[in-house]
Amino acid sequence: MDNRFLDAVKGGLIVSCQALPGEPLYSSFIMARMAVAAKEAGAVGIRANSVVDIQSIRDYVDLPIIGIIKKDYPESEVYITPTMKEIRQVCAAGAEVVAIDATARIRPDGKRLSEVVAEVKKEFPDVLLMADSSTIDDVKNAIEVGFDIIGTTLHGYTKETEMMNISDNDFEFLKDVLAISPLPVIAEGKIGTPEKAAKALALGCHAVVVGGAITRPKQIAESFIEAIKGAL
Ligand SMILES: CC(=O)N[C@H](C=O)[C@@H](O)[C@H](O)[C@H](O)COP(=O)(O)O
Repeated sequence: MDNRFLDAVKGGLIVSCQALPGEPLYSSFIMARMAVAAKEAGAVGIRANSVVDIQSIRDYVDLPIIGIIKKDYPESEVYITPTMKEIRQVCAAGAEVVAIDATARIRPDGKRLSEVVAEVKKEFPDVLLMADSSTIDDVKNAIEVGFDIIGTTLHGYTKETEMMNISDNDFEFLKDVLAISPLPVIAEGKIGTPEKAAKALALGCHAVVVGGAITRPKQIAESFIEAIKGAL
């Protein structure tokens, strides 16, 4: 396994620079400038969605990239790099890591996660595979089928976990993940404050990914609006 990515991001902040069609900042140029801001602040990596965003970010910053392609398929809830088609595109775009949905949900092509991982490992032996997990069972399975990195990306973002937050019960989920994982764990998903990011690292995570709290100004503004409602 190529450890350059892991060495480069150890103990640091990876900033997810993403905006989908329909979001106010939907623009590869803006995502690239977000990445510049992240780098100037001291971030050690970028997480990005789509080939054009990955390419655009590459033009502006030299940080390692966790690449994904979000794609909706009918009759499947899996949308983060769901099939080999998107995985090939992310690899061709030059991302050091490709992150894929590692939940037990039915994949659009009906493949098992183990088959997907085996195919990726054969075709792209130098690319690291990150398991975007939502539950402890996802993590256990991801370890078994041969992922390189565990991510908590989907915890709080699936039907099964939608009311949950990574910091619930003093980071119980994250502690459980760290206790069973021989693989590096990257904390990601609803890390909304610097304190939560610091805590995730203090608990032993290899790195931490923060998205919306840094790069989604509409989400940030909404949190202010929510907090001031009824203040007077
Ligand atoms: C669930 C999902 O689709 N997560 C996506 C995965 O790449 C992104 O939209 C998130 O922004 C990213 O994971 C960082 O998480 P948060 O924005 O919560 O800090």
